[in-house]
Amino acid sequence: MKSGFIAVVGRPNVGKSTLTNKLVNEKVAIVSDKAGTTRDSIKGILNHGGNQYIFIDTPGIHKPKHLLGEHMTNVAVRSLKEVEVIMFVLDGSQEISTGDKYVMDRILEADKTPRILIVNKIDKMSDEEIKVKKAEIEEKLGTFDRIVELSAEYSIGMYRVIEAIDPFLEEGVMYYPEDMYTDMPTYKVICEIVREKILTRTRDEIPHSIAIEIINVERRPNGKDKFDINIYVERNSQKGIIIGNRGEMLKEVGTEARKDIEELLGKKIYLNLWVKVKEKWRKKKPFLKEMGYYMEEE
Ligand SMILES: Nc1nc2c(ncn2[C@@H]2O[C@H](COP(=O)(O)OP(=O)(O)OP(=O)(O)O)[C@@H](O)[C@H]2O)c(=O)[nH]1
Repeated sequence: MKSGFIAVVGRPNVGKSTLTNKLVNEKVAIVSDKAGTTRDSIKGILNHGGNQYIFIDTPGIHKPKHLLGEHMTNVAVRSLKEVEVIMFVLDGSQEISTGDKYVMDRILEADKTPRILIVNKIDKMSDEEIKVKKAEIEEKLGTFDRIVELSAEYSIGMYRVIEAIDPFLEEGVMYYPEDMYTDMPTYKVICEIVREKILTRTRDEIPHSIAIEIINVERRPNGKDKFDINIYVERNSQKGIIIGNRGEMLKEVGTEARKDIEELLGKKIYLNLWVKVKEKWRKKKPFLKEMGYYMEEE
């Protein structure tokens, strides 16, 4: 068998998580239309044709404005050094930008690792535009071992990704058991479910200002387990928005999140959500550490 680790990198919002989920056929990473949705590296595991492909979905690489952003970019850049193949994802419907060049420079630092360029979102492009884009890529960014155009959202051209990776995988071992499709611990998946429900309902700074923490789980062998979860925001005004008019928004978030968590755990639960203000938490090392958004070497 062949196996290997494949980093999925690119600017924020280009569709890295959508692509990873589609490749693995499971929802391993939350997706939203807000840049900066993914904050940590997440492994999505695919067993196919006797091979094991371990995709590492990473946070969008960007010029950081605070410690959290620094951590996110560090996580992505670090992953480049730990893989057999790098997949650089672009939003084909947008101009190639200095942000993309910044990502390319980081990839070039990984030296000889094979690189595949993914032109995503071709559902928004004409055939002519795709042709022009592919020519422009090598001119503006440099050379790639393969260029693959696809639409992750609409599952167009997904098989080409596997075809492009296969020549670069080496004989190896099965790193993960066959029934495992992510390495994310359940408590983290639960937090991400809650975060996703808020991201889809908010805009501007709020999606970036949210952190989620499970503060208590009460196990009840003869009844429903009770989960208490904190939603941290940076300002009082944000707290008001998340709670909503007469608590409407928090209620909606709670109902939707509870349903997804129940499906994940295969049992009914009670879910209590609490909104707390932690001023400027994205710039505070101890809090970031507590939330798992900071590593010792950073
Ligand atoms: N039209 C179109 N939209 C897509 C496609 N793939 C992803 N999207 C949308 O693009 C947005 C961003 O997708 P994500 O998968 O969260 O992007 P990401 O690169 O992981 O984003 P970050 O976590 O910010 O780095 C979402 O609204 C997706 O639905 C595609 O093939 N076509």
